Amino acid sequence: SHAWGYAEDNGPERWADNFPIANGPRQSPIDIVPGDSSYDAGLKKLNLKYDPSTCLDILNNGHSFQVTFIDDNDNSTLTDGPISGIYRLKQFHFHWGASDDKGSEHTVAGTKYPAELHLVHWNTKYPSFGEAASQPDGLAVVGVFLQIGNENASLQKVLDAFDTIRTKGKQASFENFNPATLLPSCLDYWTYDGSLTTPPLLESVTWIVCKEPISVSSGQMAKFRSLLFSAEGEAECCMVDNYRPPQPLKGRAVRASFQ
Ligand SMILES: NS(=O)(=O)c1c(F)cccc1F
Ligand SMILES: [Zn+2]
Repeated sequence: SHAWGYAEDNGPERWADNFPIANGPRQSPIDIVPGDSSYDAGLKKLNLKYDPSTCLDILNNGHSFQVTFIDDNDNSTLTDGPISGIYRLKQFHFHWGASDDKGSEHTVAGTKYPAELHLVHWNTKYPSFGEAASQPDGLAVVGVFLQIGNENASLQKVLDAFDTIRTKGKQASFENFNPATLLPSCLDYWTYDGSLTTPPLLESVTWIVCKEPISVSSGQMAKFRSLLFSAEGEAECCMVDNYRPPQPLKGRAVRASFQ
């Protein structure tokens, strides 16, 4: 089977073996060069409306951990911004490093952040997330950088659930969490056409990367690193460096919602 991961023998440099789209024209993440982005006055403000009662559970999927939402109604949605129509929140997850000097997927003029949050939404013009994920306008992912600073109380609620999902495949109920509490105060963003940053690397994502990071303390980053890639009973392998490096821009435009 594919068994992709982030190690030397199954990591990002090997993904093209089983997923040739890895070398496609609209791959993610990218290095965002603010000076090369173009301000687009036609871009709307992001409209994120999340209902905490749609929060369902938290899962260690062996690549990251994700908090999954009930998406059979329009209670938690993304509208406006660079997209048209209604996109429903499906899940959020993170990518992070083994140390505070790396971990984000997108970079800003070469700067790496210690972690990056992804809020994954799918276009309701399609019947399901799975269907949408194979369409060029199927998904919209909001990316938020984490930078070392004050402890983040909202994030701590998520980290407090880690003891229940330490190993691959573990899932626990996680309810009444409002992901809006993880957003920065300023929602200025860059946007470009890209892909999933993990296999199957589908080129179906409108990326929306917030300019302003949120805070995370060094101790909280250590908690991220207490999760395991490995399943219970397997040799323990710390879940760290689960990020894909920036990919070639291949002529794509990066637009800014701000001047
Ligand atoms: N990293 S990412 O946000 O592109 C992403 C998705 F959108 C969907 C599934 C997995 C995943 F990793
Ligand atoms: Zn991601």
